[in-house]
Amino acid sequence: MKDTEYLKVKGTKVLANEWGTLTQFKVDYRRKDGRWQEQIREAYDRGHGVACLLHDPETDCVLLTRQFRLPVWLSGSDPFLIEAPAGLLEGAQPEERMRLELIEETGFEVSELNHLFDAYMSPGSVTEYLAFFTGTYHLKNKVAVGGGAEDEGEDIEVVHVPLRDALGMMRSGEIRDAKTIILLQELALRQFSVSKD
Ligand SMILES: Nc1nc2c(ncn2[C@@H]2O[C@H](COP(=O)(O)OP(=O)(O)O[C@H]3O[C@H](CO)[C@@H](O)[C@H](O)[C@@H]3O)[C@@H](O)[C@H]2O)c(=O)[nH]1
Ligand SMILES: [Mg+2]
Repeated sequence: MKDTEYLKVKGTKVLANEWGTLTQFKVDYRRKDGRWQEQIREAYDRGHGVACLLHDPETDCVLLTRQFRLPVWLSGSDPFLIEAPAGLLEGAQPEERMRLELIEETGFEVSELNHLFDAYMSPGSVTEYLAFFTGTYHLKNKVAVGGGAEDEGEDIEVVHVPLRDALGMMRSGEIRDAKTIILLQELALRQFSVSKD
């Protein structure tokens, strides 16, 4: 954390250091007009992550998961969130991590994954970015039971949803996870551009 021409870190205070680290920063930030302003900001660091949407070209289904999310429950929405398979990097390379996560959460093993882009999901408070992937799957690619690691508290239901239905669920609010919406839109855009060619 080196000072720059636009930021001087004057102090840090670790507020929580358990599964992730929540740190409070006291900084001087140089505004566009050149004036320095003191700011207090908190940042939550729990590493970076990966997410992937698999599509079956034969059935036109996407492979999604449903699992309980405590923060969603706290905010008052249906806490059984429908999401694209995802996980934290935990020191691994993104593609390698994604393959393992797909097997662990869904039981499906894929041969090829396409890396799309990396994106910050909550840049005002969380240091994490996600590496986004897409790929294809077929029912015969199932190699494990899936469901997640029970000893880590994971209790994941796997759902195969027709792409058209998933896009409808996104608009109705039944799918309200940002990484999943980004990936569904990517797939829809791709199909739209293919159908235009
Ligand atoms: N102690 C503790 N453990 C946690 C906590 N949150 C998660 N864990 C443990 O860490 C595991 C993380 O599982 P992953 O599959 O690697 O991550 P994820 O929770 O699915 O996270 C993915 O989705 C998030 C939400 O969209 C993303 O933010 C994240 O980057 C990743 O893509 C969980 O099963 C659980 O055991 C927490 O707050 N405290
Ligand atoms: Mg996960």
